[in-house]
Amino acid sequence: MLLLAVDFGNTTLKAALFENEKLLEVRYSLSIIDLEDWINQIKNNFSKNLEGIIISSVRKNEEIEHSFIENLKKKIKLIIKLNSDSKKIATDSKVISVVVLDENTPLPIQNNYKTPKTLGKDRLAAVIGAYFLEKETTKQPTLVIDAGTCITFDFIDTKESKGIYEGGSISLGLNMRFKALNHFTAKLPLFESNENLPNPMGKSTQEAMQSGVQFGLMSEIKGIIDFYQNQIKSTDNKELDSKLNIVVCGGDALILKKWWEEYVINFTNTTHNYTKWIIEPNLVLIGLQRIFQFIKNNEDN
Ligand SMILES: Nc1ncnc2c1ncn2[C@@H]1O[C@H](COP(=O)(O)OP(=O)(O)O)[C@@H](O)[C@H]1O
Ligand SMILES: CC(C)(COP(=O)(O)O)[C@@H](O)C(=O)NCCC(=O)O
Ligand SMILES: [K+]
Repeated sequence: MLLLAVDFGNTTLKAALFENEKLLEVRYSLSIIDLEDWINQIKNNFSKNLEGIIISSVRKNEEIEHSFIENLKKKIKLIIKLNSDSKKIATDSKVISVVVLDENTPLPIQNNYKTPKTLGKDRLAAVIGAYFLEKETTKQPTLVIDAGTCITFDFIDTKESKGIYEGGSISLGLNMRFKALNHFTAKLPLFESNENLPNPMGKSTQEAMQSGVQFGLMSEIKGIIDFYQNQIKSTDNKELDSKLNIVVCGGDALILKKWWEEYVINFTNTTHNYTKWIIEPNLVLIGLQRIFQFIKNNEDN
């Protein structure tokens, strides 16, 4: 049985086709039309049935719920069962279950966010993806950094082998920082980031802005990693087990990892051993698959 996971971010639309937990194919920077075409191909070309579509969106609701799903019904002629009608996954092989992740979707973790309705569903899917990234490993407290339009930091703790999402921060994305400097001033041009991590002491307008954005971002990331690392030390007595897992996704994940490695070597205390970042570009999509799987397994029991 096939599942399509769809992530409507503020900048790009991504989707992945799964067969159970196995990721068969992923497509980035899709238009809605590309996505509809892809669904059509899946429907017509695969011998296996498309069982479900699970969607995370941080865009305006109407955009996905009305136009996209209505189009699937009409243009692609899918017989759809929407999760707003019922939380159950359809058992009829002709019916495709569409789950639009919302505050009522059953989850394989505990969500301690105080406003689950307003929580970005990409953040929720990402922490679940990180927590269930590898089946066999012991689940560790994990910090997710999603470097997309915004940079979000999200912490999932583990207690009695249960994942507990505790919250995090929403910060400005990399592009957004340069755009904001330009937009809100009279004289600052629009620059792009330097390939390398700049020297903090910028000696030109360009260098000073790149220092502010890139070096500033690294200092911010260090502050947040240190906070969560200390947090798990003080709540866990077992010093040995209290290493923070760090999983990074989003369009700027790789460039941030490069700067972070330069930053750790040149600007942090070398006696501190920072955990290596795990880069997982498909983290949100993987999280969506784990949620769909959870709903389905729960029904089977
Ligand atoms: N090929 C690319 N297309 C779009 N964005 C890219 C690309 N490569 C890097 N980026 C960066 O990734 C960011 C978008 O990341 P993404 O994770 O897709 O965001 P979102 O989930 O918010 O839509 C852009 O702001 C840009 O800085
Ligand atoms: C923080 C976000 C804008 C990040 O979006 P993204 O950069 O992934 O496109 C999104 O998760 C969102 O709209 N969140 C709603 C507020 C909240 O999470 O509490
Ligand atoms: K993000």
